[in-house]
Amino acid sequence: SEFYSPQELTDGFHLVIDALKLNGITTIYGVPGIPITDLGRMAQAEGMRVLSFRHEQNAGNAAAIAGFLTKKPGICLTVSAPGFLNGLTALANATTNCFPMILISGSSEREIVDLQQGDYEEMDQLAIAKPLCKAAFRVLHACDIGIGIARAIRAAVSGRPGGVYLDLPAKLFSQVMDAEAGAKSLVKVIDAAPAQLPAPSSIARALEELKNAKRPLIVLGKGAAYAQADDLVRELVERSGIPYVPMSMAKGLLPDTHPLSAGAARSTALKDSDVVLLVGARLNWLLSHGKGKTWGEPGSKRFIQIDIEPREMDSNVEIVAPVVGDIGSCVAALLDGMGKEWKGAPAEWVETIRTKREANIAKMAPKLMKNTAPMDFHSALGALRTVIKERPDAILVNEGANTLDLARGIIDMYQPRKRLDVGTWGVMGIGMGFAVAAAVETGKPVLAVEGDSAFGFSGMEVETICRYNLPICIVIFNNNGIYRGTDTDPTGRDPGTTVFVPDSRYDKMMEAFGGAGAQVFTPDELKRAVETAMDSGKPTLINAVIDPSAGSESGNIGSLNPQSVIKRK
Ligand SMILES: Cc1ncc(Cc2csc(CCOP(=O)(O)OP(=O)(O)O)c2C)c(N)n1
Ligand SMILES: [Mg+2]
Repeated sequence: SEFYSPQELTDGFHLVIDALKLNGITTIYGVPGIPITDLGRMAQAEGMRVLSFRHEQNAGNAAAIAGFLTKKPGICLTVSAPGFLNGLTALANATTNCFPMILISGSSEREIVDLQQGDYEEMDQLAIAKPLCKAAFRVLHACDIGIGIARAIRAAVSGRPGGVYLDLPAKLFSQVMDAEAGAKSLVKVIDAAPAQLPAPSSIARALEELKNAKRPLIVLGKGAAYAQADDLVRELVERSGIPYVPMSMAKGLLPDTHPLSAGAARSTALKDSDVVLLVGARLNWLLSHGKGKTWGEPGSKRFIQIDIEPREMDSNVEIVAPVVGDIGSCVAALLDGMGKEWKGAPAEWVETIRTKREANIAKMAPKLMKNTAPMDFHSALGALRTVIKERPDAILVNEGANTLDLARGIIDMYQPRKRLDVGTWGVMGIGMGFAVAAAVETGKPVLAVEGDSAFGFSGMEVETICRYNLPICIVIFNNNGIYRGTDTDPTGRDPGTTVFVPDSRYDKMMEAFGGAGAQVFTPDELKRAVETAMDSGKPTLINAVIDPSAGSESGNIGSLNPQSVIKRK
């Protein structure tokens, strides 16, 4: 017969599936097509969850955030060339954000690619992927699949996590080999992300700095969320008594309502602190590179930095106490060194932060209470703030400009790894991929709060969400455009470059695929519609009508825009 018994022979298809399953990987996010359609079907038949998307970028973003949430590499599976290219943005974004994922793409045979003979979807994918990811490998022989998958897993999660590319040429899948030898060629990765302990001298140096600090501050980065050392991080804040600022995806490591939270007093905390302990937070653009007026007087700061990547130190400003290692090991060592008698941060400083925080919250409060139409960002977010407070285990996905920047400060988070957003690159389009993986990996309800432009980058996945019947409630802040809905074309010929069809009904898109849709005009209507959606567990899209004039250009980062000094008349 044309088939062999699995006792005698195995092949590339089965070796890839067996290698992934052997390493506890149970889910694949992808888009089918030549040469990987059957791989997906066979993986599904062998009990793996295989979720097919409408665009590879969204499958890649799902794989990336699955990695962030589980600490196991998320798997994105694509066809060659165009499918591979569509996955690259997610691979590069994962690498920039330190999310562990593996982009597995089918590819053309080397002999044809290297002779540039014009194969179907021919491209030298490995060469193209290399600069955009942490590591890239190609496998040509079935007996190397085990090692190839093992190397990809270890590269993705060890040290600083990131994106890995694994190139599998079409002919590899149908290559057969002896079944027993095949089984022996598989590798179960031992200790894929080994603990990396800090040098005791680095701990002593860091504690000396903290002990002498008059106005200490802790900054928690998304690395601290990824580490899943939640109790240690909480103990570090509470035992040291040092106020902390959580970066966006670190919110919820301690509840945002925590007495030592300085999130609502961020500018005072950054400007007036004297010693700053960075925990899994890079001094990049999100922290003004550690210099300038954000950080007060030049040279007034002494930075302690915990990071697993030694080369991160001194990237922007001098680090007086580098602590290199994984966050769990480093925080545990700091706590050991602190002992039980640590006197805590100076009371006056803690009080300064507390009063500033309370004042800022009080100033914001009235804006969140307005219950009129049309909504603006503050009044709509005031409603969602209450929903998350009442449903703390829901996962919040968030992207946009005003929709993102204002939600970050207005919606408090109460548990770790519950806020998933655009991260280090500020990339639009992560929304639906993140929402699908958050629902699939955690089983928790997902609330995706989307700018209308941001949603548009991945909006076709509402069909994917309906097809898998996922508990995702999408709220679109529909202000008719990017930043605002009011731009016009001075020549009068076209719509303005940043506006959309006015008063569009995104909710009808969800209904087109069997999901629930609603349009709301007031915060009360919005709150009730979200509660109905989250109680139902059904895919829902709520079109929240926002005043088109309410937003500001580029949200909080308009200053990054170049300005022209030439005014043509
Ligand atoms: C892949 C990519 N392409 C473009 C951009 C530039 C951008 C940043 S924010 C944004 C959308 C803002 O409009 P939205 O309606 O979502 O939000 P709102 O302010 O509430 O109206 C764009 C297009 C980015 N960051 N990434
Ligand atoms: Mg908008």
